[in-house]
Amino acid sequence: MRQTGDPAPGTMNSSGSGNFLLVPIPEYPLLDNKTVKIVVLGASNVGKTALIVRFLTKRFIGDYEANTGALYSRKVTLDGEEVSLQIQDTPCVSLQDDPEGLYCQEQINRSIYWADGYVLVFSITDHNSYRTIQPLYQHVRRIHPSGNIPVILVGNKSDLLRARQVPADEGETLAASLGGVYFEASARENHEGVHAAFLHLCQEVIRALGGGNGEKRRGGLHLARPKSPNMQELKRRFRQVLSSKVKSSTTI
Ligand SMILES: Nc1nc2c(ncn2[C@@H]2O[C@H](COP(=O)(O)OP(=O)(O)OP(=O)(O)O)[C@@H](O)[C@H]2O)c(=O)[nH]1
Repeated sequence: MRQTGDPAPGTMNSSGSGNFLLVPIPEYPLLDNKTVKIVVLGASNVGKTALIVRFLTKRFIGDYEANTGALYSRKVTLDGEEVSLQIQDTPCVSLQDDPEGLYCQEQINRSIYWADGYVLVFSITDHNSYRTIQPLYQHVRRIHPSGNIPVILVGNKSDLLRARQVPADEGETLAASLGGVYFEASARENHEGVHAAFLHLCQEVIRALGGGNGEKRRGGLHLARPKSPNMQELKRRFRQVLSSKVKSSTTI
């Protein structure tokens, strides 16, 4: 979702510093460096947009427009390497009475298919939002039946302790059962917790991608990249040759 006062897609947010621009980008970029694609999922009003905005801008802005599913992008440095990070915000999901148990817009399904890593969010003040997580994860699994799914579980609104409906140990147990880590965070009060959560997921995604060159580890809906010589590998070899030349010239 776009924040109130943000520029229209295609323009830059002039209020951010150079490092924290929110830049709407086309969905199918051709980037040379690694790309990490993350989707943020959860029930209504749990703070999905607030978490993304907090992570990207370090700011909390109280009110957000109705969710339009914005895609955000920025460069981050992970373990000394520059990575293009794309974060997809999504409309809310909701529990249904039918056997599938979950209502998910088609747009969300496409985002799930597209993504490499998943932030599942509930609010610690809303037990119903917690109840959507398990069916939501099953839904992700149905879309990606095989393979490792990098996932974190975020219990947001940890500043509202007095309104807590979900104990921390329930969050931890659920996260463990999904094969992920639980983070309790407050988009409203704290940047560090939010940052730690996203960073952890990025690292999990990089690991799952196997340190590759950013190509998807599984077939993607739209993101199949043309088979070309592996430029990363060529560059790596080129650098190796150069550095061995430098070494040998300095040792002479
Ligand atoms: N107290 C508190 N309020 C928060 C926090 N994060 C978000 N909110 C508030 O919760 C409300 C919903 O936040 P959003 O970021 O719009 O939530 P969302 O999950 O994107 O909502 P949907 O558009 O319904 O999908 C807003 O009023 C936020 O100000 C938090 O950590 N603490």
